[in-house]
Amino acid sequence: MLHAKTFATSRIGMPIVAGTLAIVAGLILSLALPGYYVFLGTSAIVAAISLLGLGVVTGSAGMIALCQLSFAVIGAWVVSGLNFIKAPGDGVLWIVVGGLAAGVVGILVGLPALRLRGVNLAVVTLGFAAAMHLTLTKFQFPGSTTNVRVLKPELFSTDRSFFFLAVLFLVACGIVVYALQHSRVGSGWRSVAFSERGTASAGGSVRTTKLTAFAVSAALAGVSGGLVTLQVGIASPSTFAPLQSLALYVLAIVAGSYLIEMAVFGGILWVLIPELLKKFGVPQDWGFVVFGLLGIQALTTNSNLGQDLRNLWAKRVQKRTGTLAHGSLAHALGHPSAAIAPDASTGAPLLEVSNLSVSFGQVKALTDVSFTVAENSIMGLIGPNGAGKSTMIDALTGFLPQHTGTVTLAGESVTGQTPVRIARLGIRRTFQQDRVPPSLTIEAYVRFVARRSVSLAEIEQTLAFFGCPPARTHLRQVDVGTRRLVEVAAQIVAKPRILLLDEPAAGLSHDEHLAFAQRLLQVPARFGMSILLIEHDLDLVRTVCSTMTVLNFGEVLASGDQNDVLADPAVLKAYMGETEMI
Ligand SMILES: Nc1ncnc2c1ncn2[C@@H]1O[C@H](COP(=O)(O)OP(=O)(O)OP(=O)(O)O)[C@@H](O)[C@H]1O
Repeated sequence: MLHAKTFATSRIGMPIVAGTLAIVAGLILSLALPGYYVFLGTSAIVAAISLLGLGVVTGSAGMIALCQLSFAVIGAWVVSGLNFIKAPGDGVLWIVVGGLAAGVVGILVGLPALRLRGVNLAVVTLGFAAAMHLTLTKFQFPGSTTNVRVLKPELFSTDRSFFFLAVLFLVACGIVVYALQHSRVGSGWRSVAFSERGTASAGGSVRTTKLTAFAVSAALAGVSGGLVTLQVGIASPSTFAPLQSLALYVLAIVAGSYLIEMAVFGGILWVLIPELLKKFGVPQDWGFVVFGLLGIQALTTNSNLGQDLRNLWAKRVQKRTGTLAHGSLAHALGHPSAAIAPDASTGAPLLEVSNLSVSFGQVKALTDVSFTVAENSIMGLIGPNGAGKSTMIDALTGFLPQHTGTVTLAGESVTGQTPVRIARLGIRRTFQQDRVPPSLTIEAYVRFVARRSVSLAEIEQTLAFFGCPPARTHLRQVDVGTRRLVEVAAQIVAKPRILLLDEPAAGLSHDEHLAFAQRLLQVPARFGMSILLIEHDLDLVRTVCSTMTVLNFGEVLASGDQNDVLADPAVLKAYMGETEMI
């Protein structure tokens, strides 16, 4: 409990301390810097806020958005317009309104971009940036053609005080981003960046997650657009050219601007590189070449400065503390809770599959498959490679909407529902491939998957039950086999009605297999759920599963009690024929 409190306090305390320090430093700098550097400093802060937004959409949510400054245009346009019509309030309020307006436009741009990924998304967003620039060049900003100057707020009317205002905005934006990144929303961004399927199977809407990232990113760009307009007094289309958006994107990648301090560092580079070029008599446009080279370096090494520094730091800490981010499941065998599991099954049918068929073109992956999983029981779904086991899990969890046949959960039909809906109705799954986002801590991942308010103590207990590392461990530091265990533990914390496990023990040692079997046996009674287990290790299946369904070439060979199934001549002949496992 004390641990939970300290953790929560540090999460709130850290940004408050950092924010206060930044404000104090901002105040000192606003008084001490020479005049020209005050102007440059404000420009760096404006860029840092935009980079912070790019960090959300690109760094956290993994989408390529090359139109950041087009969202900044919205903020600049709103501020210019409100100034032009002499709207109530002053620049501070207008910047906020501009940010909100840009957020709305971010959602509108994000909507068509939802189905796009990678290069296609890059092309669309760059196209948007070009279209926006053309429109702007034609129509200009309100009042800019008649030289109506945008007035700074009275309280921040000098360059120095305006610098301080920019610092305040940066701190506010940083705190909002920090809070979001450490909430379920932020975990969703990272999850969607790593695996959309993994996100959907945790009940997280991929659509909403991507749109929130677009909205937050655009809103931050809008704030920076408003700030720069007040800073220079008149907005110009050249400030927001598509090439600038590209360069900013590259800088976000290079610096790793999803890390708040690196967004600030990126902002400094944004003004420093052109200034240095100017100093050495090199045309400032060469700055784009420098950014391009840095970008190639970052993309080829698939890393960024911020993350490299953090990894270095984590390695040093690991060396010092000797922390091993590997589970200790085999060790946990001796734990008292590893006793023989009570039979918790009521015998009532929970998951009923009737005549389910799936075809991929000419390939019939499943043909008229029917079986029932009872409440609080464990059924094994076995069969040779290519028998259709994973296809069955995909169909049951909504990832293959083309299937025929019906699926009911506790008497309610779930046939034809989306993966997100099915997950929320209580059918959860794990994957054969690693779908656990390495950029999260175990705690953040479990909370995201759980989709309910859950205490740290409960998370730690479930993790310990499966021999996983502590909740605060970073998933990046955890090996693949243990990540699978974390995935299982997280789905169990979500309390589904039934959990479908697709080869969860792959990557574990023999001892760990045995320990895992012991743990799984306890699950129905301890957590009140059923399990459908796909596993090639027949020892594990025999230990754990009271009932079995055997698939072969997409058809059911036998289904029912373990003993009956394993004694079935069809199973012996077709599936286990030459092995002597029975
Ligand atoms: N997306 C797809 N497109 C075409 N064929 C597919 C697709 N997915 C699966 N199949 C085919 O469907 C059949 C069943 O595959 P599935 O992966 O479900 O088998 P499995 O029993 O899970 O095998 P394994 O034990 O190797 O994981 C195989 O013939 C496979 O080649």
